[in-house]
Amino acid sequence: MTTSTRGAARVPAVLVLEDGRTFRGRGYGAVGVTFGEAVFSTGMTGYQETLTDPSYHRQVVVMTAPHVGNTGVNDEDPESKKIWVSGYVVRDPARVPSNWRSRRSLDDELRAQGVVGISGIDTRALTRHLRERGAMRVGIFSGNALPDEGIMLTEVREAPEMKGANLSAEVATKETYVVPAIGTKRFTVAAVDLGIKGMTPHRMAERGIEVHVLPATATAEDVYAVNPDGVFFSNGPGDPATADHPVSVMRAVLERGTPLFGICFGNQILGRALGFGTYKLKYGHRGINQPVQDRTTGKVEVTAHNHGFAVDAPLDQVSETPYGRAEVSHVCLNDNVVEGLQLLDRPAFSVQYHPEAAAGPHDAAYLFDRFVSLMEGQRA
Ligand SMILES: NC(=O)CC[C@H](N)C(=O)O
Repeated sequence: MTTSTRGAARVPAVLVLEDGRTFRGRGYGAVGVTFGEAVFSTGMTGYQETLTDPSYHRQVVVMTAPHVGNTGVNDEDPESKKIWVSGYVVRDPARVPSNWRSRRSLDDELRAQGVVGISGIDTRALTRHLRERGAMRVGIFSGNALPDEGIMLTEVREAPEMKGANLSAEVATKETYVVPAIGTKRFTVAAVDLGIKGMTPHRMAERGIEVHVLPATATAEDVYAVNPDGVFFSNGPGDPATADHPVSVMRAVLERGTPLFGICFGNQILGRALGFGTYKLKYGHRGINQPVQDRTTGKVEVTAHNHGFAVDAPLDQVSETPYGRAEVSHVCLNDNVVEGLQLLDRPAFSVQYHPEAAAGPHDAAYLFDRFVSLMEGQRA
């Protein structure tokens, strides 16, 4: 335990939910005040990947795994340049991290990046509360002089909601960059960055794809300027109902019939481009143990999820869309939420979950091969 860890842990902290429920604990990470949407993740490993996933921008993540930080923080696993969660909630932080790759403690890393957290609370009770009442706004306040509960509650209720939030531009690259193919280059892909995780271009590069990562504001002209064999739309934070610009770019791609693949936010954008609606789930899917069925093969995959919204498409019928027939290709076996879409008359598909998942599971990595097959098909 470092001196600073003891310092943060000595400070009292309180978590205040917008419905008035409070949890008192100790500080963790940076000392201060933060707000966001309270969500829970059931992953027992991969906390670095969770923290650095830009899709978590403006969310306060509650870890259901009781002991967090055991393997410290390394320099290899981040999915982006910084921690994006707006707050972090753990029950029992590791006192002494231990792993051959560990460079520093999670507590030190959170503090260095100014991320306010809370520890020592009953995360099981908090998770059950969120599961029953739904994801909601939350504040974490830490320090020796905390305001009255009434004042804290007012501040939580003044924080912005996730519904209606348009956040991609806040997290995406401002400049285009290129991730080179590993080995022989076979294809060029234009990847629209709505909050992309580093592992996604890597999984494509492993398959001989040179990936041009474009800002969220990229136009269809920008996409076609790289002369792509395929176009990719990434994961990202916020409410897909606000993503009008990427929806219009995707429609241009569908119109031209270029092979298209979308992950998570990208799946929601494909849903909208086809004319389906999106809606907010009560408490979302977050973790690395979600069962999904690929309805084309019947195979069940264990998959990584991080989504609070979903596509509203009919499960048991083929839909007629402006781009031909479309169907729900994947479904979550816990709650029948749409987890994937595919077009039957054009080379386009998407999934709501994370086939790139670095912390595992890797059951869904075949989807990158499916994207490669679409691009091969276009050449043949
Ligand atoms: N990981 C993602 O791309 C999340 C998509 C969207 N922000 C949601 O919460 O559903």
